[in-house]
Amino acid sequence: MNRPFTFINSAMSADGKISTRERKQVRISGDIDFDRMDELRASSDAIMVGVGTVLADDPSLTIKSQSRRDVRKSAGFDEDPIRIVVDSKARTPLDADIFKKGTGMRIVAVSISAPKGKVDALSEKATIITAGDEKVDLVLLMGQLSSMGIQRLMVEGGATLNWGLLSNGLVDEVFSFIGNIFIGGNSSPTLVDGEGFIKGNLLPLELISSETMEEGVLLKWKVLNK
Ligand SMILES: NC(=O)C1=CN([C@@H]2O[C@H](COP(=O)(O)OP(=O)(O)OC[C@H]3O[C@@H](n4cnc5c(N)ncnc54)[C@H](OP(=O)(O)O)[C@@H]3O)[C@@H](O)[C@H]2O)C=CC1
Ligand SMILES: Nc1nc(O)c(N)c(N[C@@H]2O[C@H](COP(=O)(O)O)[C@@H](O)[C@H]2O)n1
Repeated sequence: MNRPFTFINSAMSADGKISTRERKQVRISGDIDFDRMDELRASSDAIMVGVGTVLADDPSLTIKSQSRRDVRKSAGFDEDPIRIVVDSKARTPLDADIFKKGTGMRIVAVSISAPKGKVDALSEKATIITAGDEKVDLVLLMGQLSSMGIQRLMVEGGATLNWGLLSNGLVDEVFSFIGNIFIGGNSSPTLVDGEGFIKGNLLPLELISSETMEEGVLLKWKVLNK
């Protein structure tokens, strides 16, 4: 199956949480890590998030550095990568920052079950891709993104989308910043939530690199998909 080279970038606490039980954006990493994230964005054809992250964080997913924007522009690309929301029921707010801020194409991936009125309204703001009956079929979606010319895809969570992609064998690498805080909580999202793998069927990783960054550690993993 053709699909983009896909990597997840995430920041988590020392106990593996990517946010608190309030599910609101928490600053886990510092300026150096955010700049590294900006460089990853600039090197990507597209950035993907789940609708849970849009509803919780309202990220713009734009490139913040003007010099990186200029480099992309002079190379003939849009200043911002394509921004993609995985959103089965078309719940993305029409006033979300991904629509208000930045330039370039936005994609909302919906399922057949999405209410037509909401899809029609979103189609004024974004290109709509329909994949799957009830939930967005991520395998189908990745094939469609690949056929649109997206070769390098950055995923910025959250926990449920990360699970959906990893459990379908759709992720090649993971960048995980581990910060110097505990968050705790049974219901706080972790790097990978969803159903979870079971004993005997865990997803193995190979450590590519580890480095101390600010008050934490940055790990880069290769995912050893079967
Ligand atoms: N620290 C960090 O680096 C980051 C932290 N976060 C945090 O993560 C939290 C959000 O995570 P979460 O709530 O899990 O939301 P996600 O962003 O992972 O979005 C999940 C939603 O995506 C939709 N979806 C559609 N199809 C699929 C599919 N096939 N597989 C998986 N998801 C699908 C579902 O909604 P539907 O059924 O309606 O389509 C699902 O509920 C927030 O608290 C945010 O702050 C987020 C990003 C980075
Ligand atoms: N790298 C990193 N460190 C943290 O501490 C974080 N909380 C996050 N969160 C991600 O940053 C996105 C914000 O994007 P914009 O600045 O709005 O473009 C947010 O959605 C998370 O993906 N990341």
